[in-house]
Amino acid sequence: MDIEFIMSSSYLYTLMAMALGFFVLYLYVPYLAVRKVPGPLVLPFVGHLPLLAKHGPAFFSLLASKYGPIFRFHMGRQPLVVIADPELCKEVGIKKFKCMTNRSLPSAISGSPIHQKGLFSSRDARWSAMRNAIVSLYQPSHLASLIPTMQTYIESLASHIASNSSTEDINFSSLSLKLATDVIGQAAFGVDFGLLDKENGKQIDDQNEVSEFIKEHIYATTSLKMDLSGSFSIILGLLIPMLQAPCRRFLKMIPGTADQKIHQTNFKLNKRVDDIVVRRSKEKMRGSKDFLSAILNANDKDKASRQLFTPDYISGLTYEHLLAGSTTTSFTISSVLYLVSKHPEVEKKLIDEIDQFGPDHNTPNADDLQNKFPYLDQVIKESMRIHTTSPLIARLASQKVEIGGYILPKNTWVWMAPGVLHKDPKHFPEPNVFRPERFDPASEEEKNRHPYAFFPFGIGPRVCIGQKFALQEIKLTIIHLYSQYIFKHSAKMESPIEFDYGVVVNFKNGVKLHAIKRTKNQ
Ligand code: HEM
Repeated sequence: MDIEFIMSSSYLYTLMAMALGFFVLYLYVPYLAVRKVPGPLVLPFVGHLPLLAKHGPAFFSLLASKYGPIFRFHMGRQPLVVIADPELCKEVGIKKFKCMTNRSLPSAISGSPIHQKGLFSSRDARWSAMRNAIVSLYQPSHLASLIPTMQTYIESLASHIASNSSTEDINFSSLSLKLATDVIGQAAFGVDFGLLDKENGKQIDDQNEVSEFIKEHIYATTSLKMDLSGSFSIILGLLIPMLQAPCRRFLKMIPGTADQKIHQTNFKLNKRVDDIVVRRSKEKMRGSKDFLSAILNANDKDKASRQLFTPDYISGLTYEHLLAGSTTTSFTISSVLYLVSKHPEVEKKLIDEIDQFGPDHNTPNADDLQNKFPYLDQVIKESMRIHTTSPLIARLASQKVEIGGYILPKNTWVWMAPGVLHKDPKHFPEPNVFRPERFDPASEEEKNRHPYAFFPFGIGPRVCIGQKFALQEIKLTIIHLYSQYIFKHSAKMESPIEFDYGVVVNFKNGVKLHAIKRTKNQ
């Protein structure tokens, strides 16, 4: 055989072997960094995603019971160090916050520009400057001023139920999403989306515009997948992250691909939000009640504010409210109705408390909400425990850090798992039983529980900024609805109920209920 040929083919084989070696190294480097943390065998590329698909989110509880409170889960190539112990969550979220200030972003979000410029994705000094600048909008006095606006939309929701209560079942999840979106539209954008008005047959301006906006928003949100059901570039981002950006750039030009649809939707969405920002920034009498006005007013007066809140960040932050505040709140309200309507003893106790407050035309004020509905507080907490909308909460180690006896290098993805803690019998005996009384401050269970065994809104300085806003809206809605109705599951309601797992959890087919107008003795 020709010696030159042998030389050149062995050169080729060596090159191929080296390329393969580098590739295998690329796949396993993140694993090597955290290999001492226990976890199941890792498959190349897909990691543990097939096991997650097989077992569903209960997989995280299975891993915790097998490997202990700190374990490894591979989201494709990327290992997550998952924390399922209250004391360790306190350490990650609070005590060692300086080493884990930011969030690690899964491929769905890191590949999506419109989701990049809100508080959620912002980092370090920019994040703290932005959070400090807007935190006053979430203070009790400002939130109290939003009660009449929230109540108006809640009454629209109730009128819609009234017009259907005797005849039809309602898809309550869809109605509650319209409610939460209308409320956020006013509170964040200062715009009346009028989704519930439309539902009630009233004409609203720009009806098509608004419907398109909301359709685009829902598409953009639901396409943020964390498993292998996303677009090609999102999946590639999970398996071989270095190929995600070039692949997305290519696929967004190819008609008919999910990547192109996502790109076009996000582009239109961005433009709509930008247009609202430009329109509102030109208004002379824009008031100061909504989030966008407050930032624009600050920008009008203050140079430092203008440097921080450039137009792209204003749009990002404002849009983030729609993203963070609509599905989460609507899911929680729907969960409460779904669970309460399955438990007549809870329903009775809740209605007694609401009736004690007084006639149904009385809107509770902030003080009433705080002090006069202790059982409602317990019902909401228990619903959020059973159906946790954010079962995993992300952090990123910005330096080498020790957690639970393991040294985690810089850039480790550390994710806390409230979804596991909320179902752990150590903290919640009989975890699958819906029992609001377990949150009664006088109960032994509540007194004995670790304070960080329950955190549906997150933990530490990065906790959900909209927590009080959401709870105010949820409480007002439940009080108003139960002062007029009781709810039964529709015959169309599937059992067991199914969920969709995206960046937040949602009901797959919605909560379908039948509303029955209350008589005085019910
Ligand atoms: C039931 C409703 C809600 C739930 C369960 C919820 C849950 C969460 C969770 C778990 C986080 C992550 C916290 C962490 O990393 O420790 C978060 C962050 C956030 N939430 Fe909410 N949320 C809700 C409603 C809202 C609303 C109504 C808004 C806005 C009005 C909002 C805005 C945000 C923002 C901006 C962040 C990022 C905060 C930061 O990084 O500083 N959320 N939320």
